Amino acid sequence: MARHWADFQYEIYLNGMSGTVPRLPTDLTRLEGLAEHRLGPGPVGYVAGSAGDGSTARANRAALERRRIVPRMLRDVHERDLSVEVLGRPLPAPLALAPVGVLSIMHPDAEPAAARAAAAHGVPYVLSSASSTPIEQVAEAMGDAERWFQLYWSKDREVTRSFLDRAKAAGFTVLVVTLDTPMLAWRPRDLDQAYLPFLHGVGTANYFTDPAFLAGLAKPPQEDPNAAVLRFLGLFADPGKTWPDLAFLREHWDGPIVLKGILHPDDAREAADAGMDGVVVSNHGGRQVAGSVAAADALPGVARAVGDRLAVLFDSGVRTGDDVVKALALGARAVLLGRPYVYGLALDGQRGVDHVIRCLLAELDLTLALSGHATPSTVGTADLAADPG
Ligand SMILES: Cc1cc2nc3c(=O)[nH]c(=O)nc-3n(C[C@H](O)[C@H](O)[C@H](O)COP(=O)(O)O)c2cc1C
Ligand SMILES: CCCCC(=O)C(=O)O
Repeated sequence: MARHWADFQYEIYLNGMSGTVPRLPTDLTRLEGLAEHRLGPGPVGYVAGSAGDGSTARANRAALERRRIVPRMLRDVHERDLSVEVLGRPLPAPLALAPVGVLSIMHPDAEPAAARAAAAHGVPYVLSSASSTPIEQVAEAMGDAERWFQLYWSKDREVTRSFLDRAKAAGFTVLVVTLDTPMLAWRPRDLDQAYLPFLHGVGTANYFTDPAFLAGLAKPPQEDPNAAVLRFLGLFADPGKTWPDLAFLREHWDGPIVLKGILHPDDAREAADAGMDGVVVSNHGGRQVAGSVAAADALPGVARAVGDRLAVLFDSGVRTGDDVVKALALGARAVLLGRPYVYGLALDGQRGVDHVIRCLLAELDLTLALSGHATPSTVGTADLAADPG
């Protein structure tokens, strides 16, 4: 019998008979509560928190929960294959790990641990520019796995160029450009605790080791950390960028470019017209625009507008296997998983991320099969009950 992701289920039961139960819950929505107890209020507030009163983050979950799958019976789902092609690359499942910066506030093994866990399953890991480990070191941890790099598009052209060169040299092939964070939003949970990781020297490793960044400092970061952090905060992103600026990135990156943070169909069309290869429909997990449309509600419009021209990816609110099925039905080719793997890392390092990936893919495999699908490619709008609105 072919191995399926769902087999993890029996592994858990069989291990249980010899006295070994999973170290973490298999319902991934429970991880946040556990991480809350494990971590200090600053770090967990930073990860769990969002913009404004949190309504966008809640809306992301509500938009997925509101949609319901209508399972079909007597379809042959004995042999299943979760693999999909995204940006010309074969992926073992419609899943990648979302770029999340500053992971050392969660666990000392930080980004390399998450990257290794993803690489072990062939799941792409999207490395954040705001990582707490330099690009080159994370690349080393990834073996020959597929490498995607997320760019915060700096105000300083030389820093941007240097990041692109470093990522290319380290073997990254897909560039994910995050557009929804030209500045940090109003995040009350962090403001009330006056907690920002960058002020604690976290999330700046790529900048503090970058020749173009260092060239703009009077003294090295070790000698004057405050000046270095201020330079980082002043240039990590650029609220002045507009669509024509994308030509610079197209010129300096050979592989696929994906724009992250697209919610409007017209922006998706602009992306296609600008020669981009994909979009991530995302509201940054509700961390940027308080009151923004839920990402899942924006997904069908974007998919209709550009689904035949661009790879449409999705994040913001994915917690379970059925969320992935719903995202596929709403027009996504694959999803990015955010907070759950970060909590897995916080609770058990690389093993925790491995657990999260295995649980999510097992649940996805089972939900697809029990809904009548042997592959993600047969999922469509007809699999969802009419949206009650
Ligand atoms: C702590 C934290 C840090 C993040 N850092 C980045 C980042 O550096 N770059 C980026 O593009 N997105 C970043 N994101 C957003 C994620 O890539 C993703 O869009 C979001 O987590 C999806 O929402 P969800 O986790 O609620 O599913 C971050 C999210 C969190 C929670
Ligand atoms: C400079 C911002 C990087 C982290 C980030 O994207 C987030 O906190 O959401």
